[in-house]
Amino acid sequence: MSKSIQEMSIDGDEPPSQYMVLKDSFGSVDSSPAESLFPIIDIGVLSSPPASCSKTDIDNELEKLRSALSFVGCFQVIGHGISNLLLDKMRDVAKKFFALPIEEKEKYARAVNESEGYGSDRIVSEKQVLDWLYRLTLKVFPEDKRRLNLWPRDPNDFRGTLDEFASKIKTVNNILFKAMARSLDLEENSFLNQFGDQAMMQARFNFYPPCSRPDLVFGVKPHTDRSGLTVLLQDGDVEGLQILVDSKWVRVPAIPYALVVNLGDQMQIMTNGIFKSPMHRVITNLEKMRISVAFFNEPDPEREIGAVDSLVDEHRPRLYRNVKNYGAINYECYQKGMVALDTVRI
Ligand SMILES: O=C(O)CCC(=O)C(=O)O
Ligand SMILES: [Fe+2]
Repeated sequence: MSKSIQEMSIDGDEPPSQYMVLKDSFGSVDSSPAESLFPIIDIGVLSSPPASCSKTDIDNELEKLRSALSFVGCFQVIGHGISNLLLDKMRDVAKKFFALPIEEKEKYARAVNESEGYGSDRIVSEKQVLDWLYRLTLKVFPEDKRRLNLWPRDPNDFRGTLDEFASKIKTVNNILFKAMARSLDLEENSFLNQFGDQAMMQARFNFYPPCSRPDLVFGVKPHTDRSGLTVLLQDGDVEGLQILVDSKWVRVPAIPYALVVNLGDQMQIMTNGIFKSPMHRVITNLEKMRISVAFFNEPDPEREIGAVDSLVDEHRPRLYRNVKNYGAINYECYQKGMVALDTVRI
């Protein structure tokens, strides 16, 4: 049997060809230095403005949000109300889980045709270039859809921490969806209503072991997220995420107690293309491992979503048809190497 990513990482092996991208097919791994292209937005000012906060302060924050989402599709959030203690604890339980012996992690293994559970890349074609990471994917909302048998029992505070963290992320999402609507002069619930009360949230724990060829192997290849909105807890000090801005890859700086937010395809549809779902990727690192936890927020797959009416007019015709269960469309396209948003374009 061939060696696992972790074994190759520990032995410092040259990764096999399935992991190597053809030279320049995804652009070089070089990136621009982390510029201040991704603003830091204080959502405390938007959700419960302190008395000292003027209307101008609030409008400034909303304008930063609107402009970031219209141009780069990504920003960092502070004032999110999640304590440093809880942010560190979430990282800590993730780290402890990935440090468990393989047999222990395999208890939560992803079944062949499923997305939930622990494992490395799902192989769907021979031509596929494999990502250098392990993932643990768990549905956290709707709560009655949780598959608790896949939630690690070790470390023993994993489940409680994820439960607490996910409900905080839900609050952050609600603040952001309302702020995004306000920033476009829409009724506050214009997006939230489309997500519905059965909106889905998946947590994905990403573990990137060190790799001997960071010049040719990606942690995650370039992609856009199928979600509506993705909220990411980055590693406290190891960078890796890069976003494509004007055909240049730009590093997203690691800010220990901020959350990274990037827009997903479904919000690009709902905003009629005004907000951008950015292409992004994760690079590997020669010596350091990296851990991140992403929360993908999606509308209820049973509901049809589409551009908010007032964002469609003669100057801005409807760009995408209304869709249901975009996750399935996105997955099918991924298997065929197609860009999912292109297939729903009018
Ligand atoms: O690890 C990261 O920084 C981002 C991971 C990512 O893009 C994803 O899981 O979709
Ligand atoms: Fe992503």
